[in-house]
Amino acid sequence: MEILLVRPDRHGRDILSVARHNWLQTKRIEEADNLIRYIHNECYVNVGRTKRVVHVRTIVQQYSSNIIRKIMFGSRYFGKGNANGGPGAEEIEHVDSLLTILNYLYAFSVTDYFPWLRWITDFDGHEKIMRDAIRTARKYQDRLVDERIQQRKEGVRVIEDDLLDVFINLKNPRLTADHIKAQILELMLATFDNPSNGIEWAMAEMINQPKIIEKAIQELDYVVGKDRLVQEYDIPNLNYIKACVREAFRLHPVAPFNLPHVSSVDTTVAGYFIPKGSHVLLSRPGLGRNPEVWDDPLTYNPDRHMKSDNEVVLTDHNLDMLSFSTGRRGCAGVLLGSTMTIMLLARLIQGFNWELPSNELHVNLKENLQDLSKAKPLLALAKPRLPHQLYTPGIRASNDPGKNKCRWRSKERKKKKDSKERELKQQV
Ligand code: HEM
Repeated sequence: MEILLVRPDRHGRDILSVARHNWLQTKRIEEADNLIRYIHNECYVNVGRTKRVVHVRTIVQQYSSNIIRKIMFGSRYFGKGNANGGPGAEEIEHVDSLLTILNYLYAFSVTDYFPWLRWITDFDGHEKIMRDAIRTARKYQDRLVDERIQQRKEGVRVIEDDLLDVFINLKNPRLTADHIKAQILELMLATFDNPSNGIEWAMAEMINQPKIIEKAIQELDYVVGKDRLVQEYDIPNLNYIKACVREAFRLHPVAPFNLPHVSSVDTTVAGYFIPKGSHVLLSRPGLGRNPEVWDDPLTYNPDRHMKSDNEVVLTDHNLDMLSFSTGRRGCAGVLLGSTMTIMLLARLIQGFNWELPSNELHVNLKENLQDLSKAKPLLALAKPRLPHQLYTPGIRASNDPGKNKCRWRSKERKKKKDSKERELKQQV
């Protein structure tokens, strides 16, 4: 991370700058469009649209991994993909390997504390599992890095169109192929679990409390309406949607502890002396569910974040909850992480009515005690709630401000094309 995430406070450049974030917007939107198109296709049976049971976990995980693959490599798919917008076999294997790596990254391993045991045996078997999973993920990713480096060397590719191009072009510091591959794997992991885990939980909690869904829909209908899709420029006006995401991060963090840190000096925090060299682990539920800070901490209640007139944000630098953490080692992808997570929930809620499958009375909110994910993947009935044409790529409603941009661009393109044709005719 150190080399790649050259933040202003370190190496003076920032791979995840606001300018780059804006530059990558089209790719993110393509994935947000793909998300609802895919669910919509699932709901389309014979000639009509109907309610269909959706495996929410798969959908949110694929959305998160699609986004990072798209902004990193320019494509959602490693292979041929899937005509209906869903994952192909390669993407399923890739996501499975990321999940395994993340599980074991956070797992307690005896050899982390007694490293000499590694010379005797892979004590708890974690090392082999990790190596296998990393090999699988890299089997797909590394090939693309090698190919791209070659294309740029040969001059076959000169444009900068995705983050891989940016990495290869970095000059200070210049990255080797091995560095790029390692950094890409870390970014894949960093982007993947928080948005998907947070939104699966948010959906589960919201389906159990339909009033919360109603309120979220009201906000979306008021801010966006029903004849265009919610876009990233709507985010500042979607405080309730953001409160729903923030509440999911508070109550359902992605793992029991933050990534381990080591204290570099003797220090005292809240009256506790922490000697230099200590492993410091922050308990995420300990913070987010602390009854001294939060009223009724185990209840999912987005309104608790709506108290002031301020815009709701997902960060919490006071560490009353741990979403992106804070300080020098805090999350380097706050803007991308916030944008993709908010858009995920906003699109799901705007695009579909959600209910429980008929054989269930309420969503079972039991958590997996190891990683705090939902113990059982969320299954829910989705029914499209917007006009049919909005789910189809390329067709946008007449009052979508984005559409005028496209129209303006296509007019410009047509003008250029016409004048080129005129020139050609004159030459003939
Ligand atoms: C909702 C989404 C996300 C959440 C909630 C989140 C949260 C976090 C947290 C809690 C940490 C650990 C901070 C610490 O140890 O103190 C972290 C680290 C990090 N995150 Fe994120 N993250 C998200 C998305 C992303 C994305 C999209 C990226 C980049 C593409 C990213 C890149 C990183 C990096 C590079 C670090 C390590 C920073 C360092 O150690 O210097 N994260 N994130």
